[in-house]
Amino acid sequence: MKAPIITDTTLRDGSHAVSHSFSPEFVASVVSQLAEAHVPVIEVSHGSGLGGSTIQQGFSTHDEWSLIEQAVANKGGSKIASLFVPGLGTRPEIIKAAEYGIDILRVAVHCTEADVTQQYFEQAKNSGLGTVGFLMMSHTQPAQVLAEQAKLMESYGADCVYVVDSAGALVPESVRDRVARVKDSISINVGFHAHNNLGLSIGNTIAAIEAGADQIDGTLRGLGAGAGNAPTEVLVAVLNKMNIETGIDLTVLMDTAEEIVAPVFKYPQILDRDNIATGYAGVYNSFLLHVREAAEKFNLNPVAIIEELGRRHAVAGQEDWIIDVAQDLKAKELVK
Ligand SMILES: CC[C@H](O)CC(=O)C(=O)O
Ligand SMILES: [Mn+2]
Repeated sequence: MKAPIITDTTLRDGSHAVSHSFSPEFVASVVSQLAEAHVPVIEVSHGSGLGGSTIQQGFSTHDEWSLIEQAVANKGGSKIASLFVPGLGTRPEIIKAAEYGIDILRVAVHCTEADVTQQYFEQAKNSGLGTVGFLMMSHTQPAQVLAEQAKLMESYGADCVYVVDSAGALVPESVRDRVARVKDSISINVGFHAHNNLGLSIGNTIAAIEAGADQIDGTLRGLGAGAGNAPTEVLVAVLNKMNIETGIDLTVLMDTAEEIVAPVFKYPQILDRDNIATGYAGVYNSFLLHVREAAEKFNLNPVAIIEELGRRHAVAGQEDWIIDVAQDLKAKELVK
């Protein structure tokens, strides 16, 4: 089996888990370690992408351009990617990110909204960047819909399209089905991004590779939104055992995960009740910190809020629904 291209997104998806508090010094040290380990792509930005530092998504403690500057200065032979969510980010930010020296733009939208991405892929290409399309909440749509959305992204200039399991809701069979169908319908690379709500981040990523994924994501120690991601160091260890040669130095990764990343966790990323409920109900992982805050404020069980968000089919960008749901649940409780 061909080795997949690994993107480490500790410094982007992991940003959600630490309320967007990475410092330029932290970014510099993690990027230099990942570069020393020969990780091909390193993603750096606010958890919700360029321009994500807002009241709704959570403000960053440090200016993201200072983080990107440090990433580029320390990238060695690796490439730097940044995430971009249309609406949160705008075209001038793509131009600025290219001027700062990033290599790849990853354009993320809900998995039925590829049609809004054209101008951003075109801008990224005009700015000389590699391009990735990120189909978020891919569990909500059948494989055929994802394949059509991927085709649109390909036609706009994407070099790769990812099936993104934003809620950690997929199981190996549903990953295989989606990745294989997308792979069949486009001639660019296919990627897979996992979350660990049902304990399947590694298993699902392996299923994706077996179904033909060319690119995969991981984060050190699994640091990421909600239940976290597939730990990059575990992925590399498993791929080594499968005789899939990534060229990545496992020892450097394990040391970085243990000594640099583990100390910054704000809470243990275990499969607790809230994380399992999020995956089971198919709710966007980045909602969890906001859900916990709302649950505390309204004295509710977070699981009740998560389940109701699932029933309402909330998607990324609808963080304001969390308070609405909490208020509604409280009101119902009071009339009982
Ligand atoms: C828009 C940000 C989001 O966290 C992207 C992502 O990693 C996901 O949907 O899993
Ligand atoms: Mn994610």
